[in-house]
Amino acid sequence: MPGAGKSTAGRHLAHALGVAFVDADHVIEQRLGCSIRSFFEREGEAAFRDIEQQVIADIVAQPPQVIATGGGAVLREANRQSLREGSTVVYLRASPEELFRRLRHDTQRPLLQVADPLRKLRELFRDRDPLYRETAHFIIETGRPSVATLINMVLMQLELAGLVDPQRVPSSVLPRAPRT
Ligand SMILES: Nc1ncnc2c1ncn2[C@@H]1O[C@H](COP(=O)(O)OP(=O)(O)OP(=O)(O)O)[C@@H](O)[C@H]1O
Ligand SMILES: O=C(O)C1=C[C@@H](O)[C@@H](O)[C@H](O)C1
Ligand SMILES: [Mg+2]
Repeated sequence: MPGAGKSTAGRHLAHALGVAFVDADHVIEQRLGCSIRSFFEREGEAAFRDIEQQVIADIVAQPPQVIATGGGAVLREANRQSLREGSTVVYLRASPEELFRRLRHDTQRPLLQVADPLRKLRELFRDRDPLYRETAHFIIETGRPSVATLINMVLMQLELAGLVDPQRVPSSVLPRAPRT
């Protein structure tokens, strides 16, 4: 969802794993030569989703990296498929109320520039939560933990699934082993 922490957590996770961080929204803006907000206003959502689909297909083909997708990427079946098959997808889950607290002063997210952003977030969550769940390999609830704890939770999931080698992740970012 917008404001779930994809850019924030994604950047830290990439640093911890020693790989590149790629924010799909930034790649799209580079391709467009303007902000997503102004493109949305000028060309509409469908034109934006076409470019987003191309960018996601291009990015997924270039591992290793951590990718933050746009919040609406899951709306297209083609994106859900290429993300699920070409990467490990983590759904950073947060309630609409928590997202509203984080984003209430935001002016850059086009879908939230409406009279009642909380209502909009509730609608987006209702429509998208099933799609995020369908696409994700892991779901992490982001309401309570700090960003550092969140990163450790993601790293732990990746490690348990055998997707990262704990020897290669600095010990300062891994959870401490329990005392025996
Ligand atoms: N786990 C968290 N707990 C509290 N605040 C957070 C958390 N993660 C991110 N934030 C804050 O929420 C805001 C939005 O975070 P961020 O920009 O990373 O979201 P995003 O998922 O990338 O959003 P978008 O889809 O719009 O790009 C920022 O102010 C960030 O500091
Ligand atoms: O939730 C969405 O549909 C969007 C989220 C942003 O990341 C951008 O990709 C764009 O503003 C659309
Ligand atoms: Mg972002």
